[in-house]
Amino acid sequence: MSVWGGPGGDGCVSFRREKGEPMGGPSGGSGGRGGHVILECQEGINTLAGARERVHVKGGKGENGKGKSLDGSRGRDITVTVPVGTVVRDFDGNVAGELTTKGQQMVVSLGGRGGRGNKSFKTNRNKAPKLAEKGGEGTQRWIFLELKLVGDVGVVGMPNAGKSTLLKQVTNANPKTADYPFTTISPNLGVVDLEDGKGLVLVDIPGLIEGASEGKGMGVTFLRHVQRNKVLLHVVDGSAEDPVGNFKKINRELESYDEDLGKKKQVVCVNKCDLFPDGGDDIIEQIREAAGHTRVLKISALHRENVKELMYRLKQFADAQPDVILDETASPKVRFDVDDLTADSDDFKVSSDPSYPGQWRVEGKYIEEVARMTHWDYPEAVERFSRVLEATGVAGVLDEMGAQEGDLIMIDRFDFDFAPSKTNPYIPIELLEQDAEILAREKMREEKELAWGRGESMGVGEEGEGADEEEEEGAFVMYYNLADEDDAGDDEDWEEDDEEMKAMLGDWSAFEGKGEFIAKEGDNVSIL
Ligand SMILES: Nc1nc2c(ncn2[C@@H]2O[C@H](COP(=O)(O)OP(=O)(O)OP(=O)(O)O)[C@@H](O)[C@H]2O)c(=O)[nH]1
Ligand SMILES: [Mg+2]
Repeated sequence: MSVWGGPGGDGCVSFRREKGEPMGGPSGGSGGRGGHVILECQEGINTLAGARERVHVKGGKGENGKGKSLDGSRGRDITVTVPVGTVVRDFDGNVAGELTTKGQQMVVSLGGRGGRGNKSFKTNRNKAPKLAEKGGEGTQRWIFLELKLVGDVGVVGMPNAGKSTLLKQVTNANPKTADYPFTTISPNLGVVDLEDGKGLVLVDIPGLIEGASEGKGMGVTFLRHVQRNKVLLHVVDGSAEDPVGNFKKINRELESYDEDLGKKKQVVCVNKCDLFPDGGDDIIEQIREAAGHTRVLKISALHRENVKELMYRLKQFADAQPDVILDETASPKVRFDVDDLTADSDDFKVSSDPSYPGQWRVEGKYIEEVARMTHWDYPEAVERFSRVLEATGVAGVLDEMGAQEGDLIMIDRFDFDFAPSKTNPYIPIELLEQDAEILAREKMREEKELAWGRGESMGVGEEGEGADEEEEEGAFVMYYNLADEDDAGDDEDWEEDDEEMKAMLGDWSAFEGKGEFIAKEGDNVSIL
């Protein structure tokens, strides 16, 4: 299933303009976060069929930020319901986790972060920032869902031993049974209703043969279903040529598939005793010896002989065993709920291919995400990006590795001309700290939002921003929002002041298109 977090809304650049207060501060709100894709565990579903119908699942887009310090609302989260026992893996098969209880959720793809509006970029040095970020892209990935049936008892044994017959006799399930091997081709789940109330859940899987753990027969693909069971019920066909040998073979297969599975406690039943009414004691004895325990019972599944007795004992024994937590799912290898911007900013790699001199590729989650969120139409944003390159050390490393002015630098899908750090007019050290602070604040806001319910517009404003803010001297007035002009264009008196404003700001027509920002030859562009 391809899951795709919704894109975050763009941040907005606007400045407060009110009657009698022409010199307002920056008031561009931040874009809302894109919607997540979430898996939710629900009881009453037994297959992944519902989830499998959906190949592409995409979260909603976050709303763009607006003027008047209005933040955009969050994009809609999309929830996909899955059955209890769903294991989630990434494309490479690494486990991300398992959903085991009703209502449990797992975020499998994060929506993109909302771009910050210009009010977020206000610093003492720059009280009228003319930049905003684009919304981040949601993460897109393929995930694989796999169902591990959750039962108390896993039924194992050779093909044709009578496993499904037993399940049919004692539970509400009605699996196919027949006198040939591999009658069962997919796992069956049945509940045994015992008089004392709580049922016992049996999982019947296709029969195993020698070499099953290496892929022979068809049982091995189903062994994962019984890994979680507390107890195994090992069904041996007592009428077979070599019941004890079969018993040992199956145990060897279990062991070589998974060590823990080999060690799992078993109850053994020697089936088809109607075919050897007076015999079988020596088989029982030998199996007890081979197994090293005495939980071995003679039954006839077909004639329900000793079957009730077996179920009671099984239940008692299973109840006494602890729940099984699989190692694999207890310590997931991958996490899907981690944001690129929370990645370590120092973690990047610069590489070059000798056959393409003068070209450099910079890879790193953090720097790539910053590049994607940079609004290249705003010169201040471009400048800021070059400062991020300095602050993260990328520019330094490029310099050390011998990158020359004018070399091509590639980050994600963006290309830049390299302008060595020395020529950069200033390197604000506090830049990353400031970023970290803003991110921490956003994280708090997000947590609050999650706690209050998903997908709602919270309209949370920045502290200290808003109408009661002091007027700032030197800040100039303009309203301009590339991302979402209509939304925020309701500030008063704008029309009349239009010409005046343009005169004040100079020629800003270069910013007006929504297309790419293209630097001309001779432009003063750092790094870009
Ligand atoms: N006589 C006798 N036959 C039995 C007994 N239990 C099962 N059988 C027969 O054995 C055959 C195989 O039974 P199944 O329940 O399909 O065996 P299975 O272990 O589920 O086999 P696979 O699904 O192929 O692994 C059927 O023909 C059953 O009727 C029993 O107690 N006595
Ligand atoms: Mg069967």
